Amino acid sequence: MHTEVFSELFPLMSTANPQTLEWLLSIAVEHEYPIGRAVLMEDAWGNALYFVVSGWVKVRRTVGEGSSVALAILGRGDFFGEMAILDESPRSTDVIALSPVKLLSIARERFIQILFKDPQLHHRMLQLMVRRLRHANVRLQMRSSPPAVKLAHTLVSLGENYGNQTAQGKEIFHIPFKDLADVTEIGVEETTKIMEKLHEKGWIKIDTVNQAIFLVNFRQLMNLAGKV
Ligand SMILES: Nc1ncnc2c1ncn2[C@@H]1O[C@@H]2COP(=O)(O)O[C@H]2[C@H]1O
Repeated sequence: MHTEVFSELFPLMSTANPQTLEWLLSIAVEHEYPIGRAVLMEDAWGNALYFVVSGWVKVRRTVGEGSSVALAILGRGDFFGEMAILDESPRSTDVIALSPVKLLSIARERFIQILFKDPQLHHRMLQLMVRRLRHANVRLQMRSSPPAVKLAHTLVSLGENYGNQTAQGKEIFHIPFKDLADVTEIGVEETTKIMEKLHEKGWIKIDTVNQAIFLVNFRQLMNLAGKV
């Protein structure tokens, strides 16, 4: 990967200086995981930061015996694994491949070393971590919203963060309804029902052949999510 691609693809790298980019790329390790594989395990000790080059992962935390909640879906351009390397504690959650994924990892000591050398990178990382905290707060606030509003909010966030603009609307990966339900904190049946309704209204198009969801009427979805 070229340094320009590295800084364009990853918001975390957008303000890093050229030497930082070059050095990080020279030490980055490539990984590929098949669908369903755990990339990180909650409570395990971790010593690397990961970047998502392609595909999707689910951030999942155990709650009580045998059940879990999905906290986020991360995709191309995101990073994860910063928490354990910054506070030197075990991994806070599982991270599971929702599709085949390609990742880059940077060893903890190397990354910490560069944070001290590149204040722009340091600041950018803080900004992105604050953004995650804001999202977590919005999720808490959304808890009391009707299921359709919550689901529209999830779809709009995925579209804003990862959507490819196409003639048919914003295209996102066909996330299994179970995972969509999980991350929205509503039931699978309810999710299926609402997705079908949105499909009937023509606001979304579900393309199972190409594993894609098209957010055809993004404006209406934003309206429903209370974002405009
Ligand atoms: N609420 C969240 N939203 C997005 N990513 C998260 C959230 N909670 C944990 N993560 C990521 O999941 C990772 C699991 O390993 P770490 O605790 O090292 O670092 C964690 C974060 O990068």
